[in-house]
Amino acid sequence: MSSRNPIIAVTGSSGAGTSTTTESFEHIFRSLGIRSAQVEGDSFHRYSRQEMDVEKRKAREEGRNISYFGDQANDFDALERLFKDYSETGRGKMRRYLHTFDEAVPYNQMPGTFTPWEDLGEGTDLLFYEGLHGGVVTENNDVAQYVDLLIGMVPIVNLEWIQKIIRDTSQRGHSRESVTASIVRSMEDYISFITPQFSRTHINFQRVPTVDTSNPFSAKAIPSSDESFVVIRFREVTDIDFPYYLSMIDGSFMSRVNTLVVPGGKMGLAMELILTPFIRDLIRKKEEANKQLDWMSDL
Ligand SMILES: Nc1ncnc2c1ncn2[C@@H]1O[C@H](COP(=O)(O)OP(=O)(O)OP(=O)(O)O)[C@@H](O)[C@H]1O
Ligand SMILES: O=C(CO)[C@H](O)[C@H](O)COP(=O)(O)O
Repeated sequence: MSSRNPIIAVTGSSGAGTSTTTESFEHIFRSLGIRSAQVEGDSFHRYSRQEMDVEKRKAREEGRNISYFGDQANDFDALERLFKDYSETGRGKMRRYLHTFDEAVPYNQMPGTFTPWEDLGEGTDLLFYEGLHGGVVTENNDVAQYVDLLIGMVPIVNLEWIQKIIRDTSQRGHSRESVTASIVRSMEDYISFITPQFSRTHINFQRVPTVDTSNPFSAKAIPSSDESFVVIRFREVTDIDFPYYLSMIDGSFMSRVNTLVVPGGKMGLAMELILTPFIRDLIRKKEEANKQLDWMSDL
């Protein structure tokens, strides 16, 4: 954690909706006049799509699994280094993993490849990460220690799989069978690396459908916002003004003392109402830390 160079991370599994919710953050940043350095978690994959296919084959032959959720296929050292560097200096290195032709063409590259590493951070107020591993802790790495505001984006698992299957087949050119196989292959890493993060988060947003999702592998469409509720759980956060949220968000209610439930269509509004004060506070602390530093260097 760093007062001078704060880091916000939205962490969630593949298809959870971390990219989709980035819009709400961009809106908050715009309204508070914040310049953010944005980083996608998939940039920290170790392998290009072609290389990963080779790794998957090798793993199968050796009777083990490899998945995008685990440490074999992701460079947690590089992710931890970025968070450490940014928190200490306000700078770091990033690249992008290009999923689709639309993303790859501007770089004159193929889908499933990485852009070159580039510098990031110059002139920014904070680092914003969205992806798989913003709160990861392993024997060798502790990424979570550098994050000032850690948010979990966690649809219930059937919905998460529907979102992944429909997105990967409609936008990323994968077959339903190959996406299903990747869900099966990822299960151990999902439990070891992905879910433990949601006990480290400050706030989790969990989308829960109100339509039947009992066979996610045959679903034809993603349940819409209006066909869902969002369960919002606050951990170790004091001074939460629940009465204010309940009065501002039509149809919301409390299900536990630390848990607010809002209609799915109100998720964007809820995120802005809840997160704006936290983000404003991070920026206030940053300004105070900078003032203190200026004052000390004047001595
Ligand atoms: N609140 C929501 N309501 C309806 N659809 C949603 C919602 N959130 C996400 N989706 C849909 O789910 C799919 C996956 O979302 P998104 O691409 O944001 O996931 P992601 O977490 O960024 O995945 P990855 O890390 O694999 O890129 C998309 O098709 C998106 O439109
Ligand atoms: O979203 C993912 C992980 O978060 C993808 O599964 C991963 O990035 C690989 O992508 P692709 O299958 O398009 O090469």
